[in-house]
Amino acid sequence: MKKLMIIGASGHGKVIEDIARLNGYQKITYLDDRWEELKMLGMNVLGKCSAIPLYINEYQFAIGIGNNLIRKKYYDIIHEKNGDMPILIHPNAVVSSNVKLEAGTCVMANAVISTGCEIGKACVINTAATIDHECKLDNCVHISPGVHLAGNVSVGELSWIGIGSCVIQGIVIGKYCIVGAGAVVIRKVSDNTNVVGNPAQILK
Ligand SMILES: CC(=O)SCCNC(=O)CCNC(=O)[C@H](O)C(C)(C)COP(=O)(O)OP(=O)(O)OC[C@H]1O[C@@H](n2cnc3c(N)ncnc32)[C@H](O)[C@@H]1OP(=O)(O)O
Repeated sequence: MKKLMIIGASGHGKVIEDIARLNGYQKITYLDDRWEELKMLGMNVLGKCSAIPLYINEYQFAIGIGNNLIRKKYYDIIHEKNGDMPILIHPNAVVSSNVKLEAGTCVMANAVISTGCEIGKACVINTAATIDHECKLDNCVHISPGVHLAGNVSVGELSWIGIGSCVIQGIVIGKYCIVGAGAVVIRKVSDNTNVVGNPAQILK
């Protein structure tokens, strides 16, 4: 039986549960630091996130947390204990056959990932985002719903590309960046920089 433990039982975790069911997982449970409250509400939460080691051999793991830094924290804990983090892809996503995806990455419904892309570990490619040819995403990147990355865009680790934004071809977005909702990125974004607007400008 395919068994999945989802870390984090909020909205993002529930979306992952849906995808896991569509991928044939029969037993899906959660760990969440608010476990007592969530259990009272009827959710199948077995304990706090600190209980990960208890389940490391019995379950595969997915991290249902949109925040990049917190997702990375749990990725590192599970990885260090040799836990298994599958790549989860919604059956209605379109992923080219030569895309490279790494452990713990989740691709939501109606996302499109085009030929030659390389997507790192524990990334989120959220609902209806499109990532065109030969983009490179480093670890723990979150591409929010409805984002469009044109061809040959690269995104550094732990960067968050906000809902509905778009990035023209060949742009480099550094590490630890935030691209605000609806932004249109037409120039390089340096590490540790937040940008918003059309054309995207540095948020001071
Ligand atoms: C399934 C899911 O739910 S996935 C989640 C999807 N969610 C997102 O993508 C959210 C992306 N987040 C944003 O766009 C946020 O507004 C951020 C991160 C860019 C900025 O957030 P904060 O740091 O809290 O900024 P704050 O709200 O204080 O705004 C600061 C200034 O920037 C402006 N600003 C903030 N966001 C934007 C934006 N997206 N576009 C243009 N201007 C913006 C504000 O109007 C404000 O301007 P002012 O100082 O002239 O009043």
